[in-house]
Amino acid sequence: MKTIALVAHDGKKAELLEWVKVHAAFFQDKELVATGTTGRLLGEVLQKPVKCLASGPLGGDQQIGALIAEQQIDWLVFFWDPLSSQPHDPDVKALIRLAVVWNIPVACNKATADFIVHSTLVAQDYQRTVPDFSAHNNRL
Ligand SMILES: O=C(CO)COP(=O)(O)O
Repeated sequence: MKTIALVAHDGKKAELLEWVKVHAAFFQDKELVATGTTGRLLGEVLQKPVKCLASGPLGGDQQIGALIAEQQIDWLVFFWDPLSSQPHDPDVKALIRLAVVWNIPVACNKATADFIVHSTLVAQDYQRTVPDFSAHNNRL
């Protein structure tokens, strides 16, 4: 079963919840993991269990990053807010960085999230890429 991590900053939570409602059927057979507040709200909207980690500013972004590094996450939906500053900005950047390092699909806005939901690749057993650090190691 696919595991999807969902995260939204406060200024983007309403947008994420609206988007998730539109795609509620898509999420029914997926395992969902989320940062604390986002996860509680998602559980209420979707009426299904969501694994809630710590709230973002208290380490939730880092927990999701760790799950990505453990290859437990197939797709990240992260509606971060480009119009407000976050006290845990380094964690936000680290989470996005790990999604890129591990080559998982990451949607930071509705348009990209729509593309992923409608992609035929979603139904396939999408192969995550294990990062190749050989070039980096050669420089040491
Ligand atoms: O801050 C967040 C992501 O960086 C989100 O955390 P919450 O879901 O707990 O609001």
